[in-house]
Amino acid sequence: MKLTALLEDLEYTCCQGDENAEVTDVVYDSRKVQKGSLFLCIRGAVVDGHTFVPDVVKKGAGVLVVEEKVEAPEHVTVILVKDTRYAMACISAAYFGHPARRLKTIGVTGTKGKTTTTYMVKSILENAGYRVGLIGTIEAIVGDKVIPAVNTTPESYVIQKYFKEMADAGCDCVVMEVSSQALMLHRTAGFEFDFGIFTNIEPDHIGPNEHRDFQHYLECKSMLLRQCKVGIVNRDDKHFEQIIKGHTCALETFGFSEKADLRAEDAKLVSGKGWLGIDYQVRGMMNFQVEIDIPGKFSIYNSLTAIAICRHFKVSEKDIVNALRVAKVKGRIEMIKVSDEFTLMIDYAHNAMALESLLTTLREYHPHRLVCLFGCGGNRSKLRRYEMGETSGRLADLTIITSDNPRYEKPQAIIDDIKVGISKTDGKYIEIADRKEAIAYAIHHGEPGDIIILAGKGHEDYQEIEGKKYPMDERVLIADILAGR
Ligand SMILES: CC(=O)N[C@H]1[C@@H](OP(=O)(O)OP(=O)(O)OC[C@H]2O[C@@H](n3ccc(=O)[nH]c3=O)[C@H](O)[C@@H]2O)O[C@H](CO)[C@@H](O)[C@@H]1O[C@H](C)C(=O)N[C@@H](C)C(=O)N[C@H](CCC(=O)O)C(=O)O
Ligand SMILES: Nc1ncnc2c1ncn2[C@@H]1O[C@H](COP(=O)(O)OP(=O)(O)OP(=O)(O)O)[C@@H](O)[C@H]1O
Repeated sequence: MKLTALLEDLEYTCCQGDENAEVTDVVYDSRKVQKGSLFLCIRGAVVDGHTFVPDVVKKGAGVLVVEEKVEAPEHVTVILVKDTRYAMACISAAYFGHPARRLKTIGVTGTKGKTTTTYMVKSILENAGYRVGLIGTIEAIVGDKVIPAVNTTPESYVIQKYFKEMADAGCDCVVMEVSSQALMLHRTAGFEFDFGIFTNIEPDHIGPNEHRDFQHYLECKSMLLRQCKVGIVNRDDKHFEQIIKGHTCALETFGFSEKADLRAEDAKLVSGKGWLGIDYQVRGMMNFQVEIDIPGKFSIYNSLTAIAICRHFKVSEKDIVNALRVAKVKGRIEMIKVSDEFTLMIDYAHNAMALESLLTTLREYHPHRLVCLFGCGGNRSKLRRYEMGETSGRLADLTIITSDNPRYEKPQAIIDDIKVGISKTDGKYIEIADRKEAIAYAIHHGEPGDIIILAGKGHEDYQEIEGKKYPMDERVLIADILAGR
């Protein structure tokens, strides 16, 4: 491919060499460079890609894309740009033939609800006959292929590669999670989303290598509304005005607010034998009733968001209702039927904020007891242990403290830290270090009307102990327990 074709959407200076050079492939990891590669020098959190220039030149790289002048032999073309991450997005889009132009692209950002919403959208659109690709925290679904995820939003090169594979596999659209990191690091540059969704925002991801403060986090997330044609935003979010500041897209809103274009009204929390759900009326741009077997007020927001998106795909009200009735998201308030007497669910809540929102919403169902089982990861901040302990102690009637990826730490040491948090409350607790035994205890001691939450693992299917990942899927553990194994 000609270099000029790859640079068509970029401002750059050609410092040396030939702008018409032939490029064999586009690479941002020196270990993958071959003869004729275009190598992008990315300044990372760990290492500066510019330091690999001598190495990649030796391997035969023909073009270097850089943010600062570098020493290179005359036959190597050097392209200077302001930001190599942004350049990577544009070059990758051109390299893969602008695959986003062959797809309807839906990007979902927000502190909470991204994963849940993307799966709901996929479920509704597929039920209506669309072929849908997905990119998110759990996995990427590219045609028939499922690829486990490393990041919520992969590097721009990977996004463009997945888009091409999706379009080639006959997908009509892609729904993807867009993290604030991704927006900040231009992973989703190089194309314009057809729809940009903003679920909500609360302080999160603030710290080294993430965002310096809440304002920065909000500004990065809001960038999505300058990278999409239609923005769909939560009208109830208390930061609404700041979120939409500077948007360049057409705007639609959803929420409970009378000002929202698509509204939820007459919301009810409903429950039956061993299950919980929600029921509400959609009003405004559409009018119909929704019933979903996924609990919690936030499920109203997530489903309303999904409806607001799918409205643009001309999905009938009947198809939306039917798809939502059966929608399930792995490890996101996923109910597992073990009894007619009480409700058991698996949820990914693995920090105090998520646990607080989960337990608060489940309290609204007035359970006989709210039982919360969780552990905390080893070799990670102890703060989370104290905070989760305190949250569960305050909001659950019984906490079962157990293990969750102890890594190199002793499970009991982590449990002791969690107890420090719980002891600030008068919450009751028991400790059972072995997670399977802890789950068995929860099931065997379930009382009528209880809601039991297995928190923290969600979709994960392993337990990390002393540097090794051991298979451990809570669905399998539950089946084994029920079968007496
Ligand atoms: C801070 C950050 O964004 N890190 C990501 C990034 O690493 P980095 O750019 O810092 O890479 P680096 O290791 O310093 O290397 C710099 C450059 O040198 C290259 N290199 C490196 C070594 C070498 O021998 N040769 C070489 O050429 C690298 O390929 C890279 O291009 O590029 C890596 C590969 O593309 C990512 O896996 C990695 O994400 C890590 C795993 C991560 O956890 N990132 C977090 C902050 C993140 O992105 N989180 C968000 C938010 C989640 C949420 O909202 O819930 C997400 O989207 O996942
Ligand atoms: N709209 C929402 N508002 C508040 N909490 C939510 C919402 N949706 C889901 N949750 C809670 O947060 C947890 C994470 O939800 P989800 O994975 O959909 O969000 P996410 O934005 O992808 O988050 P993360 O980036 O942490 O994976 C759920 O298991 C649930 O407990």
